[in-house]
Amino acid sequence: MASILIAYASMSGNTEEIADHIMSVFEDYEHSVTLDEMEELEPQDLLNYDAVLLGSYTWGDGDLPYEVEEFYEEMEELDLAGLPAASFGSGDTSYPKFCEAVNLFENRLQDCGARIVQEGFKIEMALNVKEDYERCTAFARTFLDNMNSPNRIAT
Ligand SMILES: Cc1cc2nc3c(=O)[nH]c(=O)nc-3n(C[C@H](O)[C@H](O)[C@H](O)COP(=O)(O)O)c2cc1C
Repeated sequence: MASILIAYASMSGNTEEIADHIMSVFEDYEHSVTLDEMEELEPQDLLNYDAVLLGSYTWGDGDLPYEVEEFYEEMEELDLAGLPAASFGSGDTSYPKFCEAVNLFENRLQDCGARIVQEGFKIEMALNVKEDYERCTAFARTFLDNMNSPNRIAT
């Protein structure tokens, strides 16, 4: 059983819903999951887990939400040395930089030395139809598969 942190930012609930769904999949596999709003955490908290997922919606013109800017900046100091990690989030394809916050967190995790085990999960607005939930379930399951396979390279 792994101890996994899912930290997220969500203004209108879409990213939170993704976080909830990922958590439910992890719990089906009997992992211990901590779900928290990113703005309530310090970057150092990431060091207390066997794996981390960071989720965020995108704001402005491909920007991070204001409430997680500090967390993102302070991550620069962090050494995550091989920690299995991935990012996820909700966005809107009518904006030129769709789900850019997912890319920003993925890159920041990588810069901190985390092992990105899975390409970021991006969803148009909310989990709506069955296929959205299935994609999200597949993302969570693949994360678990890759988490314990050090040689697996993120696609
Ligand atoms: C002012 C504003 C700017 C936004 N900018 C972007 C953007 O640059 N890229 C994007 O993919 N989505 C953008 N969005 C869409 C939100 O990311 C989207 O509504 C998302 O589902 C919100 O997630 P949440 O429910 O977790 O807060 C923007 C929305 C607003 C209101």
